[in-house]
Amino acid sequence: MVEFAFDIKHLFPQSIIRVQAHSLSPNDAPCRPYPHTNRGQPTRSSCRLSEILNVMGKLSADAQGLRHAVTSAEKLAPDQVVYLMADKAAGHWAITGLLKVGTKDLFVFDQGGCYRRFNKTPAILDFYVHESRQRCGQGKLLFEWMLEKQGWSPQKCSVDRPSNKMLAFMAKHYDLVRTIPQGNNFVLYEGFFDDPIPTSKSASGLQATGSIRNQSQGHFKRQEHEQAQAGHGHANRNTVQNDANSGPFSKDQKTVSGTSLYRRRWNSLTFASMQ
Ligand SMILES: CC(=O)SCCNC(=O)CCNC(=O)[C@H](O)C(C)(C)COP(=O)(O)OP(=O)(O)OC[C@H]1O[C@@H](n2cnc3c(N)ncnc32)[C@H](O)[C@@H]1OP(=O)(O)O
Repeated sequence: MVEFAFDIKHLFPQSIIRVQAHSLSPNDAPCRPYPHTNRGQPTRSSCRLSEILNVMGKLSADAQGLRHAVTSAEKLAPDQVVYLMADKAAGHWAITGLLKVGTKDLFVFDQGGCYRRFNKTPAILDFYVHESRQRCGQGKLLFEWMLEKQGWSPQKCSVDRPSNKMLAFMAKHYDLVRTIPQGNNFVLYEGFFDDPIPTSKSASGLQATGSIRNQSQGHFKRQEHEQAQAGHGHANRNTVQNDANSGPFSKDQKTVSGTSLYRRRWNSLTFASMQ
């Protein structure tokens, strides 16, 4: 659990809170101690939330072997949400987990290999439960809370460069094992395309942008990228080298289509998300 020098209890009317950019103070401006003073300054609560986000973002990056944090107060976009989880299992309130989500406009391949554009695809961007609380159901609790608040279903979520622990998590809790190969860093699961009109609040705007056929490309691009990058000493979520990827996972992970034939044609194109 992650403890702070200040009391976090007042920030957590319940064990999981939803944080958006407007409730943060990403800059180092001094905080106003009381709500009624210095109206131009950020409130103490927003400063503290920002500090929590920065610390948890850093811990998450460390756990995944990333050089740069995916989550920080400064980087949080207006359309992104961070769910923070805390409890007082240790006798006082401490932060136990973080889950950052948002929507992405993605070019994706469906199961038939058609290349499509999906706007506002639900995206899991950063997920971390403190080491002292992992594998105790805390991650599931946080994820379920997020799904409910966002109005999302797990199979409609894209996952940004999942670690092996994340893949194992999705397999265990949601039976999501079979992935649809993509050329970007997002993993889509079988079921993503089942309903052509997404039922979630946020996943809307399917637009087929072409009928270019392609056989497949493994989502293990991340690992490929890791290997490619390893020699360059570059670390980001594509280059996880530590225990984030060293769990027992690997058992049944499958891709829906076959092996990769796409590179010849597609390596020269940009598959990354549009944002
Ligand atoms: C988009 C992204 O953010 S990808 C990055 C995901 N984050 C990380 O890899 C950071 C380090 N890992 C974590 O913080 C956590 O393990 C999380 C967030 C992935 C899951 O949180 P937890 O509280 O452990 O999840 P929860 O207890 O609900 O579920 C446990 C399941 O998750 C998976 N899992 C959790 N830890 C591990 C591990 N060390 N090795 C393999 N699988 C693991 C397993 O499926 C596990 O079930 P099992 O114990 O029966 O094997």
